[in-house]
Amino acid sequence: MSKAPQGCCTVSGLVKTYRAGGTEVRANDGIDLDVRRGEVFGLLGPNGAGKSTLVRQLTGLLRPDSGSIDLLGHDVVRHPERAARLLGYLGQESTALDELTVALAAETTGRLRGLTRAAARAETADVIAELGLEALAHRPLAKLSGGQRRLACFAAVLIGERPLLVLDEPTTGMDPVARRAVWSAVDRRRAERGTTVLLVTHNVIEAETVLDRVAVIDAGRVIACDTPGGLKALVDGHVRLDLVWRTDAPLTVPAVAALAERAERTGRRWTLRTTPDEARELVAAVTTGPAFAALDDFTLATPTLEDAYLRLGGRTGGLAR
Ligand SMILES: Nc1ncnc2c1ncn2[C@@H]1O[C@H](COP(=O)(O)OP(=O)(O)OP(=O)(O)O)[C@@H](O)[C@H]1O
Repeated sequence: MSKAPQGCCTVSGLVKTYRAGGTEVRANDGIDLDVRRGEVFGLLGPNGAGKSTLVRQLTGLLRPDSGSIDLLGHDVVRHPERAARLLGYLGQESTALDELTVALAAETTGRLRGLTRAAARAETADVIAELGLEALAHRPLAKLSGGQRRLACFAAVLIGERPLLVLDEPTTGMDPVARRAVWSAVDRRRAERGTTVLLVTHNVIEAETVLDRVAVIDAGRVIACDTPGGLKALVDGHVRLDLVWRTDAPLTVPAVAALAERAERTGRRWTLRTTPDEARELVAAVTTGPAFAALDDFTLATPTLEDAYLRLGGRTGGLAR
């Protein structure tokens, strides 16, 4: 018996250039990716890296200049209309179903995906209960808060059980309860049906928590692709020290003045990436005398994907914590 193919999505040499008002932006500059069936695969990168451009091509909504995309054995560059049968897509832009209620938007999506009315209704009821959306089910999407609308759109994406879910920053604007509902729904589908998830994010903490593998995208290229642990191994042996000053940093203290040049500053927060030995010395220096009096808070942490991203040459501040 032949073995089932393990690949879900293979992208090779994908190039997409936008031309607007006499300028050209090469948003995807030769992207290669291999997403396996049943994995939660992330695209991580700063604003403008080319993540949405990539996923819009996977979904058949945008045509590449060159390169190929294979989704579960289908060439979606040649047959973009097939993508809708293979994947559920939660994009960044608002939906055409905005005037409908949450329940009707989900049910309509089910009908568009070929479900009978009874099946669409039954799935809608299940998904609404699963995501805790009962109280909002009969309110129009356009009248919901940003986070509520996002969760309602996610509910619609789940209807019709597509083998691949493409989620472009699905949890933007959601509170922790809604975020947990999203990740539980993703986990359940993966465990029960082997659903593959392609997730666009620039939140490193979320990425570390939910992803099996991650491709780091920068300026239209994949600059690294590995497990979160594999990427963090790039910065093994380093720690991050965050110092938060009550007001201005006490630059009259020599130990603090010596750090001023090296620290990455965000308001009253100074971030230093260093070795554990030096971090211990720095903590000792700032937890005594006038430096300590000026200190509001400090944390010493092991590296995150953000540190790995910076080591790979990414831009400071490009990713969210
Ligand atoms: N329709 C368009 N016309 C012209 N340029 C575009 C268009 N859409 C995107 N771009 C440009 O292409 C580049 C990649 O944009 P894209 O939206 O793919 O980035 P992204 O990684 O998804 O960013 P974000 O995290 O902000 O969503 C950016 O420089 C952007 O300005």
